[in-house]
Amino acid sequence: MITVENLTKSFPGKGSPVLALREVNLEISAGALYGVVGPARSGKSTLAKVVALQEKPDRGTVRLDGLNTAGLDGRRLREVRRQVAVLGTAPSLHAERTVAGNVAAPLEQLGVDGPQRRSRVGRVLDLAGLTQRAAQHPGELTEGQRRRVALARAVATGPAVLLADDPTAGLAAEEAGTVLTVLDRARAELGVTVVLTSQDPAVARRVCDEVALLDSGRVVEHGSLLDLLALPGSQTADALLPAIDTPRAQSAAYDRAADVVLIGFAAVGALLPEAATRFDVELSTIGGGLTRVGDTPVARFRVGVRGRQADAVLAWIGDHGAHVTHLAGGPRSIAA
Ligand SMILES: Nc1ncnc2c1ncn2[C@@H]1O[C@H](COP(=O)(O)OP(=O)(O)OP(=O)(O)O)[C@@H](O)[C@H]1O
Repeated sequence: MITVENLTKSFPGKGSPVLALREVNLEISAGALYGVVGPARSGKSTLAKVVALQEKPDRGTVRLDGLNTAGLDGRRLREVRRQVAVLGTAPSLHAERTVAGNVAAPLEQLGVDGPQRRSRVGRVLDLAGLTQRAAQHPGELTEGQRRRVALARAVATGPAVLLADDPTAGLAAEEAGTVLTVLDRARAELGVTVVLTSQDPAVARRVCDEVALLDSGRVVEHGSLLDLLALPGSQTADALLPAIDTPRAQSAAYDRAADVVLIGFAAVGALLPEAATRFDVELSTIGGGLTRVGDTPVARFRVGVRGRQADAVLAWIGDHGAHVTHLAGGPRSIAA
């Protein structure tokens, strides 16, 4: 578990200091794939560096499994830093060494011997989908493959935490997806806690179970991704769920209109048709759409309802696991 308490960090600016992090509080569960998402200069990299013990905060505390990292002396600090691997935005590889040689380098530095080293290198190359590329050199690979080599190298020594700072920056969708899959495998198969930063909320949608949304150095929202998606007015939901651009006049043509968030196979597939049949109403989807959060289907629809039981059907949908936000009423009041 990583606990960040009241973290504030500034840098000298031209006039006044730049406040990169303001009173940041977070809890990152062991084994999570945690996304730190936000616009440019919102403080994501600074947060990653402070958690990786590369930068000291002005105020506040970083605890790693309960250990307060502020008071550590030089030797102890080096030991703890070894538990936290960092994958930078532009990782550099040894051009003259093979893929396997690059991944073996940190193990060599730690004095890990031949057979043990080979076995570990084989394991992380397999994890990164690079077994077939072991004998190639970085210059022969695509940028996405090179990023995966750096990722395999970062987890080769078995760190407890991997901080991946914008790991998909500049990659086309397919290569970005492969890098995210490897991060997910590292978490699942090696048990490493992964903290990744990105400006792109779609990255969080693809692999993260928990997120923090940063803006101007502040945490605006944080928590389980699926919980945030269900929260009315959540900025995370706005960034990740299908947009609703239904004209106002279209909603007003129904007795009732509401935005409905449905999470999971059962809800997405069956809840609305079942509700319409039960209450004998006309229930139309007039906006929004379907997406996936990790493996979970999630829908956000604007629905229009016609019929005497319009209020009852929306209440029933809400009682059966959907998250319903009522919109301003339609033209007609419904007979009791
Ligand atoms: N070493 C530094 N010296 C001075 N200012 C810095 C330094 N590092 C970061 N900053 C400033 O702190 C703020 C937060 O920067 P940071 O790099 O953490 O944001 P970010 O969310 O990672 O941005 P991006 O998505 O563009 O990488 C910015 O205003 C940035 O200019």
